[in-house]
Amino acid sequence: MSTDILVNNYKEFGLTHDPFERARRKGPAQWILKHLFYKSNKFFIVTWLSLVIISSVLYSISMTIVGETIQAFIDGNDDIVYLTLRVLLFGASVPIVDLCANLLRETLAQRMERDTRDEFYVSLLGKSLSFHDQQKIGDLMARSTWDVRQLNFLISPALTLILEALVNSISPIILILIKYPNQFLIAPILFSIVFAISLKRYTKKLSPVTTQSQIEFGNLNAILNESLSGIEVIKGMAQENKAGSKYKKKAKDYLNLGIKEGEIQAKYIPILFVALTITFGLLHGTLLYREGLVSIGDIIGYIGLLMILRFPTFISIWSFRIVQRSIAGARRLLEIMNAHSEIRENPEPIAKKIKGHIKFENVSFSYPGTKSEVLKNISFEVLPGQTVAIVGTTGSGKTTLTKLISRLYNVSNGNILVDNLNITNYSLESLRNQISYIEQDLFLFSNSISENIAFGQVGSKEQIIKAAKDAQAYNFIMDLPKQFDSEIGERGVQLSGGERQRLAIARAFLSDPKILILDDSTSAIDSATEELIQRAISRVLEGRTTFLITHRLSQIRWADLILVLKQGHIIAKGTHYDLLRDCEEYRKIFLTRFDKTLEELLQISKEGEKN
Ligand SMILES: Nc1ncnc2c1ncn2[C@@H]1O[C@H](COP(=O)(O)OP(=O)(O)OP(=O)(O)O)[C@@H](O)[C@H]1O
Repeated sequence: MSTDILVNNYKEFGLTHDPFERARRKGPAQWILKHLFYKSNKFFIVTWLSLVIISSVLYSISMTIVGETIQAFIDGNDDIVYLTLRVLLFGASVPIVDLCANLLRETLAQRMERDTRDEFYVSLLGKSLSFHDQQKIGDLMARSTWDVRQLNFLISPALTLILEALVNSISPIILILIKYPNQFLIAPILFSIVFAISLKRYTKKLSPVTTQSQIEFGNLNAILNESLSGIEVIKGMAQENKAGSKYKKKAKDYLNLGIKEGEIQAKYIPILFVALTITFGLLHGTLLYREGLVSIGDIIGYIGLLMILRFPTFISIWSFRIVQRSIAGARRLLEIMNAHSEIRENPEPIAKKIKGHIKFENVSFSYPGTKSEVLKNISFEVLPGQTVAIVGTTGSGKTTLTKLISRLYNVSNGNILVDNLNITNYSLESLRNQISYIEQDLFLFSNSISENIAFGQVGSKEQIIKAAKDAQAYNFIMDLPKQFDSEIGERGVQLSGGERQRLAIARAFLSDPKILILDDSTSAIDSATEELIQRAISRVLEGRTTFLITHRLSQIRWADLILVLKQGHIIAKGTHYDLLRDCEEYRKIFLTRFDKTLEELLQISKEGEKN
């Protein structure tokens, strides 16, 4: 993983390397332990565990002291003040120690949740696009919320309870061993054996159900996310009932797994067995008393100690269920974090300013997980500052071709060179920072207009305003209620396609890339807006190597090179004039699109060349 882009992301979080890489590969338990003992967490966990042990021991001792005190009263000891103070001292020390332990536990639990969530998020940012193509967003959200939360619950309360339970089970047995006749050990030892066997069976049965339950929760979230993202389509096609029943079905699957967990819990025997142990202990104590081997105080102290077993027994149902959930959660997080990332940083990455010379050498490409080639043997060359237009039928591979330039996907075969250097030699950051995409369906973040224009760049207010003006976006921005500070909502829903596109152009002006990719193929806008956009586009292209995916005659006729794609092949390349004259497929595109004859189109393009 050291060569992964994840390393760069780690730097954002102030870390120079990924400290959990090895632990992640080893499995959930090792990964959790690594987090628990990472840096200052070590102090929290060691102090907390010590306090839990101290508290439990103090509690057990206070039980025997109660027994001794009652016996002392029976024996006629009238030093009430001393006896009461002794009970009080032990009784009061327990909550004080608990208070400190709880504070440490909560801090540790919150840190665990924060650190694992950060790690998961960083890992997601580092994954390749092909990885994200295959994920369901709702499921990833469930993992980063619900599954991460389970790791908090693992510490608070699960580990606390387990530890307390462990100490609470061991310390009474030790005290019985020290203070009372050995016969008293029969009941707790029998109980411990049954308890250990039942617990093992319980966790074994629970584990697959808990894991499945978390998977179903992820699926449920995926459906919810998909429905909300596609709410316009669902409503537009009156599919609310169908979407509702799909969700209900998944919700029922999730519910059934919850019930199944409950069933397994209900069959947990130790709860019954602890009651039997206490009854047996009482009977046993009475018999020993009759034989004069123990006193009444001994029996009270002994029963008090046996009663302590009730807590660990009862609580083990919940605590081990939480442990199972945490491990299932950790496994689900690791499944994503350990997944192979297609795009890996070069071990010796080059970061340099590029001029914009691009060469494709026999490039073929299939999307990961698919067999058919989307691009086949693509070769062409563009000089710095030139414009390449890509035309072709829908699905012919135009967008895919442009995505390969910034290594959003790796080529399957062949090479892409930028300034005569294979793009795999560049650092991803350096390469991608010098390439800008302008698309009408630009994803806008739920921030202000300024922040969306400056996205990832450091730009002063003046520079942002200038970029907006150059992109012909200034006027519509000034018409918004808070102008540049207007929040544009998730996915920029309050803006039209044309407005979003101009924001993308403004972003490109600000980032000043050497390579520009303009996906204009979906544009369907009125002529006034079109003119504004054209003006902006022609300015933003200046001095940059540009790829245009467009069928706009006004843009195409200026292109230095046009690639005609068909089913992943370049079937022709050349200038607009050459292609109109020589390429049947190309001619068809324009003759059907514009109400003009071939002669008229040739005339227009000749004029374009003259200008
Ligand atoms: N993420 C993906 N995973 C798998 N296949 C994909 C993916 N994206 C696109 N494709 C497939 O690759 C082919 C080329 O798609 P691409 O979007 O590059 O075509 P295009 O020429 O830009 O189409 P359009 O003009 O409709 O935008 C299509 O068959 C498409 O289904």
